[in-house]
This record gives sequence, C-alpha cells and structure tokens, in this order.
Amino acid sequence: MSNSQDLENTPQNENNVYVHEGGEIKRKESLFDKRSRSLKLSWHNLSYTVKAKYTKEERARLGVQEKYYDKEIVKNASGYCEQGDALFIMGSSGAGKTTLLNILSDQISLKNAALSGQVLINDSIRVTSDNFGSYAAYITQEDYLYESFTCEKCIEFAARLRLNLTREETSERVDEIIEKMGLQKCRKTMVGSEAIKGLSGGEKRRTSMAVELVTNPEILFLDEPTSGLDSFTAQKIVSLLIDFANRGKTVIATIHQPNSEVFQKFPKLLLLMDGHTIYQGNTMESVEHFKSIGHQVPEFSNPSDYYLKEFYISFERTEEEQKKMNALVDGYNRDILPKIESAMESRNYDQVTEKELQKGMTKASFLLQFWILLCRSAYNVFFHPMIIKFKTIGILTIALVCMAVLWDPGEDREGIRGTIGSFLFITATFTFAPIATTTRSFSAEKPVFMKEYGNKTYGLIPYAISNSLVEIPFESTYALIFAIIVYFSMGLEAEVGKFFIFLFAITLNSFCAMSMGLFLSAAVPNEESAIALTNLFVAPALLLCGVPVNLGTLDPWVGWLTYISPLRYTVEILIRNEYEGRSFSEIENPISSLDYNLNIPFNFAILGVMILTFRGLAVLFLRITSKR
Ligand SMILES: Nc1ncnc2c1ncn2[C@@H]1O[C@H](COP(=O)(O)OP(=O)(O)OP(=O)(O)O)[C@@H](O)[C@H]1O
Repeated sequence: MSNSQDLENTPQNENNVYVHEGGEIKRKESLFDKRSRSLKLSWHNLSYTVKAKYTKEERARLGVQEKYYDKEIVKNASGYCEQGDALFIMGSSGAGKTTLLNILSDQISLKNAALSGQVLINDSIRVTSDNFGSYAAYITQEDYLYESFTCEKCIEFAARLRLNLTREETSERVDEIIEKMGLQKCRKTMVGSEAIKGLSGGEKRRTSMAVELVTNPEILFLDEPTSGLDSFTAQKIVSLLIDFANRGKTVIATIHQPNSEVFQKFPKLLLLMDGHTIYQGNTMESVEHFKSIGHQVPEFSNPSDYYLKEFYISFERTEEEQKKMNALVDGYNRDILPKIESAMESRNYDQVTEKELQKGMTKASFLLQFWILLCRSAYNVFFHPMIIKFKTIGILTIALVCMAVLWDPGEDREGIRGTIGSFLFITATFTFAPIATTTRSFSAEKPVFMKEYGNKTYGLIPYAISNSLVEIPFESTYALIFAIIVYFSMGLEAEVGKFFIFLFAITLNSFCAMSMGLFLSAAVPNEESAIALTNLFVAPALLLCGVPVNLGTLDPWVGWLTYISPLRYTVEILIRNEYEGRSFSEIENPISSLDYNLNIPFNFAILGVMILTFRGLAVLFLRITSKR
C-alpha cells in the first residue's frame, strides 16, 4: 500500500513552527491548535420517524392492507460528546447509524419524516445548517472530489472558497494540511476515476478529510470513514481520527465492521440496535456491561464481531429477538443512561450565543466566489483528460468525414438535397455530442455541487454563472475549427457575414444542447436516467426540425411541437443563410418547399431564450433538490 507509509507521517508529533513577527519570535498558529472555546454537543430524546412503504412480503406477513406505515429509525436517543472525544457509532446494517449521525449534524431530510428532540451546542444553541459550518464539518462516505483535480488542487480550491485568506496564507494552509494528512507523496496525483487510475482509496479518503479540515472545524462528523478500505489503511484512518481528538477536536464517526485491532482503539463507543441506543461509553467497558446482562463476549473473539452478530434483528423480527432487544434496552436505561445524564448535566460549559458561535466564520464574497468557481470550472474542463482529448478528436474526425463526403455538392437538385441533409447532420452533431458530454460531466459533478452548496460553501448564482461562462471559449473554439474545415469544403457561399452566421448558429445550437443536458441532469437523480431522458428529448426534436418531415405536412395537433425543437431553429438559420434571396435556373428555391416561416434574427433570439430557459430550469431543480 503506497499510502500506508505516508500515514506513518500523519500528526503524531506536535511540530511547532516559529516565525518573526514585529521583532518577536512567535509560535505560528497551527490548524490543529486547540481553540480557546470548548464545545459540547449533546442530544436529547431524539426520535426520527419516516413514512415507509410496506413490501409485498411484509404486508402478507403482517396481514395488513395499508401501503405505508410509520417507521421509527432512531428511538429516543440521548447522549453527549465533548472536546477531545472520539465517539464511534456501531451497529448492524440498518441499525440507524447514518440516520443518527445525520440528525446530530442537521443533515437529515424532513421530507415525509418527523423529528423530535434536540441537538444542542453547550446546552444552549441548536445545531442548524446555518451555524454548522462555523464549528463543524461532515465527511461523507463517498469521496466527492473532481476526478480531474490533483489532491493538492482539491484542497486549494476548498481553502480558497471557504476561507477569506491571502494567496500566501492559503498555500501555507494547504501545505500544512497536506503534511498533517500524510499526503505529500500524492499531492500532485490526479483524483482519477474508474477509467483513469488516480489516488488510492485511502488517499482519496484522506483528501476528502483534508478538504473538510481546511476550515479547522472543532467537531468532525464522519460517515463510515473506513468503508471500502483494507484493514491496515482503515486502522491508520482510525488512528488519525483519534489523534485529531487528542489534539482537541471532537470526532463522531459511524463504523460498520471494525476488526479487533481497530475496535480496541476506539475511545468511546455508541452501539445501536434497531434504532435503540444499547450502549454508550468507554469502548472496553462495554464488554463488562454486556456480560452483566447475559451477553458475554466469547474468549479470543472480537467484541465488535460478537456485537454485530448478537445484537442483530432479522427481517422476520422473531419474538426471541424482540425479547432480547427489550432486555438490552432495559439494561442500558437502567445501568448506563443515568450515568450519561448525570455526566451531561455536571459538565458545565460556557454559554455561547449564536453570534459567538459563528465568530471567525469567514467566507469568500459573491464576486470572489464567482471568480474562484470560474477558475475551478476552467481548470476542470481544461485538465480533464477525457473531455478535451475525446472532444477534439471527435470534432476533427467528424469535420474531416464531412469534408470528404460533402465536398462541394453543387447546386442542382441533388446537390441542394445533399447540402440540406448535411445541415441536418451538422446540427445533429452539435446536439448529440454536447448534450452527451454535459450530461456525463454534470452528473459526475452534481454530488460535489450538492455537498458544497448544502454546506453553504457558495451560492447557486455564482456557481451557475461561472459554470455557464466557462463553456463559451471551449465550445466556440470547437465550433470554429469545425466551421473552418466544413464551411469551405462544402462550397457554401463565400461571404464573411454568412460564414459567421453559420458559426454562430452551430455554436448557439451547441450551447442550447448543453443547457438541455444540464437541465436534464439537474432534474433527475442519476446519470442513467439523464441519458435516457436526453434520447427521449433529442430524437423527436430531430424528427421535428423541418427536414425529415416537411413542416407544412404536419397536423396542427402535432405541428406545435416543432416550435419546441431547438434543432428546427438552427436548421432554418443554416438553410436561410445559404439560400435566402437566391434563385436557381432548374429548381425553385428550397426554402419555399420546406415551409419554414421565421427569419434568421428571430431564430437566433429563440435559441437564446431556450438557452436561458433550460439553464433557469436547471438552477430551479438544483435549488429544489438540494438539502439547503
Ligand atoms: N427515508 C427513509 N425511508 C424509509 N426507510 C428509511 C429511510 N431512511 C432510512 N431508512 C431505513 O432506516 C434504517 C436505518 O438506516 P441507516 O442508513 O441509518 O442505517 P445504517 O445503520 O447506517 O446502515 P448501514 O450500515 O447499512 O449503512 C434502514 O433500514 C433504512 O432502510
């Protein structure tokens, strides 16, 4: 494991750095310095219920007719964590670990759900998504990173977006965090994807942590930070988290199936069974507690394996399992909960106001957010090895094929038919390719956006504008290369104005297709659905663009559909641009037989309106579907 050695360098020792400041030698502030304030996170009588749907089997087994029922996922949970604690939440699959973590960090969805109870900071302030970012960070199970970015760039952009620091301060913070996380060896390695090898699983996980640590949060929430990692790397990640806690941070993490070495490292354990807390406290003392209520961990076995197996509720939920769970809950309520409650009350923490809690929370201004996001999007497009390479090869290949096949088709009946057919082909090329790349790239980027927007790292408007602007130079260049090769080889009218109308039409068509791709990927949850929808939209749009079927032959009830086909406007521009006002000796002007009824400026205007509409709808869907 290449990353395993790096982890040896992670923060085991205090590396104080001293600097000259105003004639004095001062210790430099470190990212891992304890903050002067100390925070306690406590939760009181949390219950979370969702409207769940019965499966067919459940309805048959329980003999019920109703489709939905109230499913209580977290049941009356209370507890606390204070500065320096590392609490690991364990339980079998479906026990409610992620749900509890999401409630504690105010990341829970309240759609078709009810939440009762309170999560408080220092017994006074409610944890909300408004104040969360000023003292806490949430590291999700998935690594939401740009695949074309290097490890260093991921951290750098996060620091630039979340902190209002100078360039020098930002780079110092990035260096420090890279060193603390043991990422020196892979700082210039690309994140990568399934198709392109990049960071290892452990390195990705540590990069995700580094991205969240740039703000120096006091409380860290982690959902399954070791999932998918080999046991050695998992052990090192857990050591790293415990080290953070020893340096004054509070760590709360869910863990699915730790091996015995990892388990023994846990300072504090919270065990869940079917949403009930059945243990909370010192990890190794749990063995004694369960022994006292009749669940002795067999000799030489890993307590965590025993707990997961023993405290498991099956789908059938037998009477015996229910009895066992009741006894475990009783044991917890009798022997553990009173101690937790009295400890919770006895720890007096300074009362903080909402204002004090959010003190020191800096954020880039609107304009700065826009600028950083623009730089980031440009970097993402420019350094994306697949997109640039394949798009360039694709456009050049299609242009050269067009050049060979459509070489000066002439102006007789057949030649004009060929030219009109090629306008349709060119429009289709500048629809399918951009819609496919945008759907793919935005579907990959969407989870990163959702997470960052949910964290209030930036606003939707600077994101949407920067994302749109960055496409202009790239797409215009592709269109220009294509137009130069194809326009003249087809022997189209040799007029500068007409060439630019041709170029502008295919460029706008391309933006319109990209906007449609953006809207579809924003509206649906995953890439597969977005791709299925693009086919559903584009195929009829192609059929209704006026060339395959003459517009005048369409019945009115279906004819109106031609007006929502963006391709119709582009094809009309290309045809009018070439043939308007011309007469031919043998045949009539093709425009009259095609029944197009608009003019070039109006077609351009409609394409512009469509671009804005699709982008507006994309923003609307992102706003609606985000958790903010
Ligand atoms: N919105 C919801 N609607 C219906 N059921 C839900 C909802 N959210 C969670 N659940 C169910 O609640 C239970 C607990 O889910 P949760 O994700 O918290 O479990 P977990 O302990 O983290 O599991 P795992 O280790 O498998 O990730 C699961 O059975 C899950 O299917």
